Formats: sequence, structure tokens, C-alpha cells
Amino acid sequence: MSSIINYGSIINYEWGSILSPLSHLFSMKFKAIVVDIDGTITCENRELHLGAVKKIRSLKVPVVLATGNIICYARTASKLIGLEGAVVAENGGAVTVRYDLNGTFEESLEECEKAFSFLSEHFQLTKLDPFYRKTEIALRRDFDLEKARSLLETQNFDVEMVDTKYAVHIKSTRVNKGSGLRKLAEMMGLEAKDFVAIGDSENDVEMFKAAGFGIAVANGDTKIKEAADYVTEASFGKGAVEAFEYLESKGLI
Ligand SMILES: O=C(O)COP(=O)(O)O
Ligand SMILES: [Mg+2]
Repeated sequence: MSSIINYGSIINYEWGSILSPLSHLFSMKFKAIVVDIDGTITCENRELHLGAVKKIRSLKVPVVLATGNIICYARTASKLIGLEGAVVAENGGAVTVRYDLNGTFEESLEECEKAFSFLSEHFQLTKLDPFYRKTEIALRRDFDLEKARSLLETQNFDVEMVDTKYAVHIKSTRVNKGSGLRKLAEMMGLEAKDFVAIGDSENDVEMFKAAGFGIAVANGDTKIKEAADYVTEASFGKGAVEAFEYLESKGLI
């Protein structure tokens, strides 16, 4: 009898030691979600994906938006989705935590303007929303990006160019969606690691690195898929719905 009990306890002990690292993973819960806008909760034609919106409204954890787009775009999207106004905009340059509070803006436009003037000597460039964009420069995607990147490397600007598939951004190397998420998380009394990040392109990579878990939608570019912990089978807004359902089914939120 006692040998059976002993045997059982050995098995339990062994299972316990085998399972403990895994059970730690399975019991891990994230406190919030940060989701990219364009290419992630939109349809292929860039309309807001209503299935993704409906799913976001049903979630039990706070959802914040992170975009390369301008702050008024992000806050309006947040309002219309039914969220609280916590957003990272301009690829981390602009952050707001609530509608009734002013945003914080990085002092990073000047360096971007210098790089823009330099690149304008070589390309015909068109700025997007320059009146509203306060911390970086977004350009229409109608010039040779690789050539522009190599030209920029010959100079000493602390800027880089990211392609979101909707615009090319000239942004400070200090600023990205990861730094923006850290700032926003602090304003919310959380840490960036408490967040799951969902996104579709290279401007989301730093946000994936800062967050606790990263999910790329199937239409994502190679860089974001490489940085992801999980890649959905579906694309665009349908992929975002799949990502939220995956998190729920695994007990991660
Ligand atoms: O404004 C863009 O370039 C795209 O923004 P996104 O980060 O929401 O995909
Ligand atoms: Mg995107």
C-alpha cells in the first residue's frame, strides 16, 4: 500500500517538475492589449473592419491603439471603436492616455526635417498631413525607398525610415512604438510587458519587443512575422479577430 502511495507521489513529483515551466506559461495572463490600426484592424481597402471592432468591444481587458498616423486620427479611431482614448500615435512620438488630458509629444521633428531637406535634393517627396504631424514626417510611397535609405546612411542624422505599407515615415531613431508603449503603460500604471501587441508591419517590431507577447496578422511583412510569438492564419481585421480569440482560448487574457 505504502509503496503504491510512494509510487504515486513520485509520479506526481515528476509530473510537477516536468509541468512547472509549462504551467507557468499557461497561467500567464496579460493585463492589456495594444493593437496597430492600419493593416491590422482594417480591411484590405483600409476601411475599419467591423468584426474586429465588435470583438474589441467584447474584451475584458483594456485595449489601446498604436499607429504611425497622427494623434487626431488615433484618438478619433479610439472614440469611434468605443475605447478610452489611450493611444500611441506618430510611431511613438505622440501619446495620450485619456480624451480629457493633453498628449505628450517628442522633440524629434527638427532632425526629421533636416533629413527631409537632404532627401528632397534627390527625390520628389510628398509629405502627408504635415500640418497635423508634430514629431516625425510621413511621405507618400512613390519614391525609391532603398536608394533613399542608402543615401541617408551617408549622413549623420539620427533618423531612420520605416515603411508601414501605407506611408514611409522619417522618424527619430530614439522614438518608436516600443518607446511610446512604455510611456503609455506607465501612465496607465502598467508595464509594457503586461501588454500583448498585435500588428502588421516593420513599424510594430519595437512594440513587439517591448510587449510581453506579439501577434502578427497573416498580411504582415517579413520583419513583423519574425518578431512575432504567433502569426494568425487570417489577414487584416479577420486576423485581428483570430488573434483576440487565440488569446482568450489560451487563457492569456
Ligand atoms: O500611418 C501609417 O503609416 C500606418 O499606420 P499604422 O501604424 O496604423 O499601420
Ligand atoms: Mg499597420
